[in-house]
Amino acid sequence: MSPFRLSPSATASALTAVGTAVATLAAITERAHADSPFRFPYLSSPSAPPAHQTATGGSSGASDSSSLSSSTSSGGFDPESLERGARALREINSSPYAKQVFELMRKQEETRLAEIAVDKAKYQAVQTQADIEKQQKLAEEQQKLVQQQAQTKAQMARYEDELARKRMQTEHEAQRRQNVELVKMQEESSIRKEQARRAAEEHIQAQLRQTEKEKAEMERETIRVKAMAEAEGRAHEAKLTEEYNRRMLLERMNGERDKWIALINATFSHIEGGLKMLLTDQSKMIMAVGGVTALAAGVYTTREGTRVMWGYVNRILGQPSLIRESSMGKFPWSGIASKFSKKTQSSNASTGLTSFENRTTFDYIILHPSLKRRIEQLARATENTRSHQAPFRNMLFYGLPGTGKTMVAKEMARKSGLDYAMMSGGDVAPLGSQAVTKIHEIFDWAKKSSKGLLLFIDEADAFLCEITIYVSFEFTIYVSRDKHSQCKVCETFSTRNNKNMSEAQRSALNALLFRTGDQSRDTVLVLATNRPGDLDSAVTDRIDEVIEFPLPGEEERFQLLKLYLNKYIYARSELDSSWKTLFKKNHQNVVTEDLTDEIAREAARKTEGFSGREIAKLVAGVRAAVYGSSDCALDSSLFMEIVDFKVAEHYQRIKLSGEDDDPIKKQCIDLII
Ligand SMILES: Nc1ncnc2c1ncn2[C@@H]1O[C@H](COP(=O)(O)OP(=O)(O)OP(=O)(O)O)[C@@H](O)[C@H]1O
Repeated sequence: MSPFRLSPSATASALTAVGTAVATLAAITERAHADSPFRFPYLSSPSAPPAHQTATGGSSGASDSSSLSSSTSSGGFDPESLERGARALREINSSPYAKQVFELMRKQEETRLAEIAVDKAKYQAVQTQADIEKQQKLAEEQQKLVQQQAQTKAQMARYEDELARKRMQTEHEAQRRQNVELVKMQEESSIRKEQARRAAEEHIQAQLRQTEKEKAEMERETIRVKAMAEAEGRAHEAKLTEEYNRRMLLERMNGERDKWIALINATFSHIEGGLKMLLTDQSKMIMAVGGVTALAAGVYTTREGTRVMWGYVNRILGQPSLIRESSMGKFPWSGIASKFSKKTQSSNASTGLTSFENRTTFDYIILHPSLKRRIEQLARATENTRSHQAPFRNMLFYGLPGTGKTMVAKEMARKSGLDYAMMSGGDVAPLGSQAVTKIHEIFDWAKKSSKGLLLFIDEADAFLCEITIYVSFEFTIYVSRDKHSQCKVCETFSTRNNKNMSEAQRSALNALLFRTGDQSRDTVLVLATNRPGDLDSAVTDRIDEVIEFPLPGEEERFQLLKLYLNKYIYARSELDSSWKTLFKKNHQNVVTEDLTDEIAREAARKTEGFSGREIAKLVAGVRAAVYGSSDCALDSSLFMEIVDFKVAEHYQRIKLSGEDDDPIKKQCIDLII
């Protein structure tokens, strides 16, 4: 047993007291060090008793401490504890183990301090460790940062590099584009230059072409003017010749009359002298009887001769003014003369135009074979009708202008051995009230023909039509400021029964109807018209044969070209197979070696839609061109040039006169309506 041994109860109470004191001290210390960062774990919590206390008296200690804590908490300061502490101290003081207790307490305190130091060291170590870790973390973070910075730098460098590369690429691209642009601009500029050069060239060429065209136009115009002048000259010459012939005839007739008067005077003076002599001399009386007999015979002969001559003169001078052309004015000996001249000319190798026109066959009228056959048949029928004294048949020829209606009528008259007379329907209207008389005059005059007369009325629709009043309007439509085109519109109104119809014209028509009412034995009526539909129904009722004259086909055009080339260029009457001949004019030889049938066929192809008259005019134009050329030569190129020109002229004419498709004309008609 130890001397410091206390009774268990005393020890426990001492310990409790010590504990209480310690707790009090701890509370004070805690209060004193409230703001100190350094706290001991057991001081911070009064509910945590020291280890030894827990070991020695668990439940009582706990109850004491709870009572202590409850007393402390109620008043803030527990005097009981202090009292207990003071009692415990007193017990300790009074205890022989007080020293040991204090020693123990001191040692406990030292232990506690050592523990605190250890805790502190531990805490410092932990702190240091934490610092180290923090430093390590910092270092790591710094390293990471450095790495990141390095990475960022590298990235930046890469990015810059990339940027630089891209910039370079962009610059390069821009440069390339600029170069391309430059090249393009240069190309464009060179193209523009080339285009400008070409345009200038084309302009020059166009100007040249225009000049050539104008030159050709001028040449053509010259040819046309020349041809027209020639035609006018010829017409004037023909008129003068006709005038001269008429004058000569009158003079000759006056001479004849004077001669006969002088003859009669001389005869009577002779008779007078003779009678005187007869009264004195018987032998002379006998001679006188013979003379009188001879005189009677002479007078009779003279009278008859004069009558015959007067008959012819009367026929010439008595030709109705409406008749434009007639075969009845010719003396009987003119036929003999023409027959004689024909004979002499046919013996001549180079027969001319005269013999050509005197032919009495249809050879120089080019028609479709079937039409030609029909016309020949009709001519034969007319001839036989005349020889059999049967009534004649009236005819109507219709077709476009220049298709040969007049030619055929004349030729039919010749072929059938009739006289022919030609009048135009257009001449009737201006005669006014005289028209009726003139119509009757014609039919009376026709009766004088011993052979029978073929009366050809050209443009019959002009006075034998149902529609007779022509109203003409003339407009000038200004299409633009400087250009204008004129349009003539002819509209027809009224019928024969219309009160607006000219009285004179109706009478003329009725006169003709009256004279042609019966079938005639001395007059063949041949009407020609471009508009058969316009004829009065009473007129068409008097027609026995209706013949249409169409435009010539290609073969006919070829034949027409050959015919007129022979007539106008070669001046030959026969249709030769060979065209290659020499044409003499002004003592110059004109060679036309290359003017072959193929060329003529080509021209025939091109002249589609041409009438016979147009083809005749075309060849007349070729002749004028030959006359106009310096060497008087006709070659295929000149021939085709004239053909082309005439074809263009033809279409231009159609365009100008086209009624249906002429908008200006249509506009005019609309305006009128
Ligand atoms: N079939 C043809 N054969 C030969 N020549 C023709 C023919 N048709 C027309 N011609 C030529 O055209 C000219 C005019 O012909 P013609 O006077 O006979 O025609 P048309 O039909 O009576 O015309 P229009 O109706 O204008 O009076 C003739 O002189 C002739 O040169």
